[in-house]
Amino acid sequence: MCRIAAITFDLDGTLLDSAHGVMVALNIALADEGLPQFDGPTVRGWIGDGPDATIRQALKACGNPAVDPLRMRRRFDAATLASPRDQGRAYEGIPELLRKLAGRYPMAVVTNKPTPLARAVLDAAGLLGWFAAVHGADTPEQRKPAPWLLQHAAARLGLTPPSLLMVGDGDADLKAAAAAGCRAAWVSWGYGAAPADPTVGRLDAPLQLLAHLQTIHQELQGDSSCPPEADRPSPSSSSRSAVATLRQPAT
Ligand SMILES: O=C(O)COP(=O)(O)O
Repeated sequence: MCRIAAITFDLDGTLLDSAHGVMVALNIALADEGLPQFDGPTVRGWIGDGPDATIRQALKACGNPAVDPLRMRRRFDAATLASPRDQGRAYEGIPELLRKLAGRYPMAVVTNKPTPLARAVLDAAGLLGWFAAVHGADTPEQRKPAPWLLQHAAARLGLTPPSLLMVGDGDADLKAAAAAGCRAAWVSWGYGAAPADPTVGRLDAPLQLLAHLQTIHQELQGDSSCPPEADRPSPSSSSRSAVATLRQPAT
């Protein structure tokens, strides 16, 4: 395995506690169709595979009424974009973690939320400026657990997937990392269940990522299976300038 050269973060349940915002947007879409509302704990269990999957789960729980899921999705998106500030706030410790990592690692977001929604909620939460790129699932094939978003994130940074560390709370995050050949760390403060695989790193608080990175680097010292720096792709000039021009959010 290679040294970690960049970090990718899942969004919902990892950077942002967004369950309440997703519940509100979903309930607006359901109300428009004359369908019942769902509470926070129920909706929380439907987050992680993107809004189409959340809507599908809600419709299933309503007994699969004959409504147009695309119309519901448009309503869901409009409700999210109308009040992105209400869509969730950063978990405690996340802004401090990002501040400490900035300048040491390029960072990107890899989420099953579509990109416009992801950018809007990250911006409203004051986090967008820390990231070199936001990779949202804009088509069903891109969705985690497919490796596409991680492969794309690595390419945008001029890296290969084995030099990424994917940090996420869900099964889809860990499976996408495995499919792309990235390392993964699971966060326990989000919406997903603990992974069965004991080799996946576990973080119980955001700042634990710093010690986790140090452990990985220590383990790699003397690992000859990793090619020397000069043989590895270096970040492309476009990704370097993307990182260099990141604005520092006023937190
Ligand atoms: O389900 C969603 O909307 C997005 O989920 P993710 O940010 O955990 O990938």
